[in-house]
Amino acid sequence: MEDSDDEVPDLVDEGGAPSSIDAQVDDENLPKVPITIITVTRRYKSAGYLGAGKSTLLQHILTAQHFKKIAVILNEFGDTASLEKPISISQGSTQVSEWLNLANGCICCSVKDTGVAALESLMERRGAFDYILLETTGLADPGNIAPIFWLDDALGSSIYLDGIVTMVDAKNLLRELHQPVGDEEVVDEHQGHDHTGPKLSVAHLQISHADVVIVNKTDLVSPAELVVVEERVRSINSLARVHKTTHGIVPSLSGLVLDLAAYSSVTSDSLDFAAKGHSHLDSSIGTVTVTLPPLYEAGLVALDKWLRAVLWDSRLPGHENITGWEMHRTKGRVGTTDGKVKMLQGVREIFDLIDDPEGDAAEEGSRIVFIGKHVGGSEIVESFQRSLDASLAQQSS
Ligand SMILES: Nc1nc2c(ncn2[C@@H]2O[C@H](COP(=O)(O)OP(=O)(O)OP(=O)(O)O)[C@@H](O)[C@H]2O)c(=O)[nH]1
Repeated sequence: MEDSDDEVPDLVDEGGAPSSIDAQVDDENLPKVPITIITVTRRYKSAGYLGAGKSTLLQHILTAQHFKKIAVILNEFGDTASLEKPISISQGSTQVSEWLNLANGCICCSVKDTGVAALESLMERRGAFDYILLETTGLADPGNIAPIFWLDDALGSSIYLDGIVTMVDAKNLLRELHQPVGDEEVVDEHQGHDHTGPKLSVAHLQISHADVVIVNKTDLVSPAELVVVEERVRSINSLARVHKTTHGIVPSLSGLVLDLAAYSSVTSDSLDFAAKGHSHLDSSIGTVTVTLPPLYEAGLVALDKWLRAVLWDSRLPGHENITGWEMHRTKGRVGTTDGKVKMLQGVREIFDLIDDPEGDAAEEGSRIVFIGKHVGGSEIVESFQRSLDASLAQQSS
């Protein structure tokens, strides 16, 4: 994006009189605020490509009349051109955050480092906004950010993760997925994970964790090229909703950027879609669906134990020779023999099995979708079945 005054959002209230966002809301019973994390795949470093269009999308959100009060946290000082220039301020050599009301009701914040500090300071102004958008840097691994909202008591009590949106560049995605090992933007180590086998690019990580993938710059590729890009995205993550845009213009923010409910519900439709859609175009990462019988109590215990082995220990019971497990996203609906349904939600090693009061096990099958590295379908099914059989045999002996 060219840096021009014309593109600066219409900022109001640049200090001086206290603004509405300064109002402290002293009400501990306020509902939790949803947050969407926006990531963008990074341009191929040596080719000097332009970005995928994150600033263009944010510009749209910050200036469109959508009648929502969104707090937008920008995470790259000075990197998203015109949006940040008016609000970046320094004290000595340190850049600090600044909050501004925008003309369309949004508020905007820019911070230098991690978004967590910004979120904490944002929540002091709770009540002035009803949604948070957190933009992450191009190198961010969303799998490190998402669990914070489950694990951090302070943030988790006031904010809930609504979903992760990844924007990709239709023109450059395939190259980004093939960045050679040794390129500085290839993730070859992140803590606590075994990285044997094919290395993942940052783009792989960002797509595999996404609940929505926005394929932007569709005007720069042919229809045939676009089909290939879309198939590739779906082969990495069959659960995500994929939407194609030009200049980041989404037809509606709701369902594509906001109100995703990706962590609070698991729909049968999304699991069915994932089960149909997985191809194996990508050798390093993919989606696998496991179907299960309705489970007795002992089966649920076995499922929990098995998930701990797979997600916590990166170990597939019964297939200990397979290493390099790295689960990124887990979702499922699990029926029980008494007719109830539990929803399974997981990101990396964190997972939760919660009741779905609306669910009816008699009307739907049980299935779990895994997205991750080294995910092999038959071994997973066999491993879980073996764990289930062992627990049932133990119970009846
Ligand atoms: N042809 C075309 N150009 C686009 C589209 N979306 C954005 N652009 C242009 O691509 C360039 C980069 O867009 P940005 O929105 O700045 O991308 P970004 O992801 O924020 O990039 P960084 O700021 O480097 O992180 C700008 O010149 C945009 O005008 C699109 O759909 N089609």
